[in-house]
Amino acid sequence: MLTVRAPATSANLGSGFDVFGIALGTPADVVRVERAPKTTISVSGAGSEYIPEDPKKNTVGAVAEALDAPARIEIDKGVRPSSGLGSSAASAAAAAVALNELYDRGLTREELVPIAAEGEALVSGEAHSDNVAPSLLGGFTVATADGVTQVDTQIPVVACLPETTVSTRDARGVVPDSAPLGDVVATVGNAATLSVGMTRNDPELVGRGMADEIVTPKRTALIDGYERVREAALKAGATGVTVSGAGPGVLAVCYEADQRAVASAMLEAFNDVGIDSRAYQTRVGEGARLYPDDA
Ligand SMILES: Nc1ncnc2c1ncn2[C@@H]1O[C@H](COP(=O)(O)OP(=O)(O)OP(=O)(O)O)[C@@H](O)[C@H]1O
Ligand SMILES: N[C@@H](CCO)C(=O)O
Repeated sequence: MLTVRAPATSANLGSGFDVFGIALGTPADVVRVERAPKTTISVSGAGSEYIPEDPKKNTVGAVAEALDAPARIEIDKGVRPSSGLGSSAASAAAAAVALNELYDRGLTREELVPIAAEGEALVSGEAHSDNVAPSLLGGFTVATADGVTQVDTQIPVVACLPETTVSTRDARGVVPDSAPLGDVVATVGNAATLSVGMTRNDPELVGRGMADEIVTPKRTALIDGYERVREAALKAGATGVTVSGAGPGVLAVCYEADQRAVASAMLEAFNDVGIDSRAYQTRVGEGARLYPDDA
């Protein structure tokens, strides 16, 4: 069997809706595949009871179909679904790498991005690539209609995951159809600042560039305790805080020295509003990794 570990991701980063994404060091999904006459899927691990095993409903089924690569597929979920940490994308990215290898399709990681995004179309209604791109390529990614640009970076982050869920499909429903030019200009400036910060490994610039007045304020209303958690993280030293993906995960960027305090502050703030949560203290990390020798 071939084994692939693909990381959780955080998309949007505030100012880069449907464009920016980062790979997280932890958590991750692990997918194992072997050739079979038709695709079957089994799921275990975090939140597996909420994930369909029907290939027509699971993101890895869409990937197997897009690659014309039927297989017996085992998914071990490290990334809880409906988290904002790219759960559906992690499985899709892992399956894309594994099946590409299993059937010797010879596609590059960049070429696998639109294939893995077929899984996102299945669960959220649109084939946005901002989660699958960093899960496949690692680092910070800029996914546009013309392709993906990737930068390796090691910015420290805290991804705090409350025990509530928000479906990406629902969170896309509150995104406005248009925005005032002033807000668009400000967001372009922030997105540019963030990109420069990623290339310089500079948490201050990245944090400042996460500000967004167009999409994020609509989404924070769907996350109980968000404002309290954001304020607590900033007070503890975070350089920027935003909704992770479609939520309810909350992403904070910080210097390494402040990481533990930021994580504690976020956990405590969720706890203050009666919500249990879990904080991943990690960094922007590597993309999907193939372990070909699994016996
Ligand atoms: N392999 C899979 N892993 C996780 N969720 C899956 C998978 N296949 C299908 N799903 C479905 O996708 C939905 C979760 O995806 P969703 O995009 O809402 O969450 P997410 O990937 O954690 O968040 P985000 O994209 O905001 O980071 C659930 O309804 C789940 O049942
Ligand atoms: N860009 C996507 C990421 C979540 O899947 C969104 O925010 O809806």
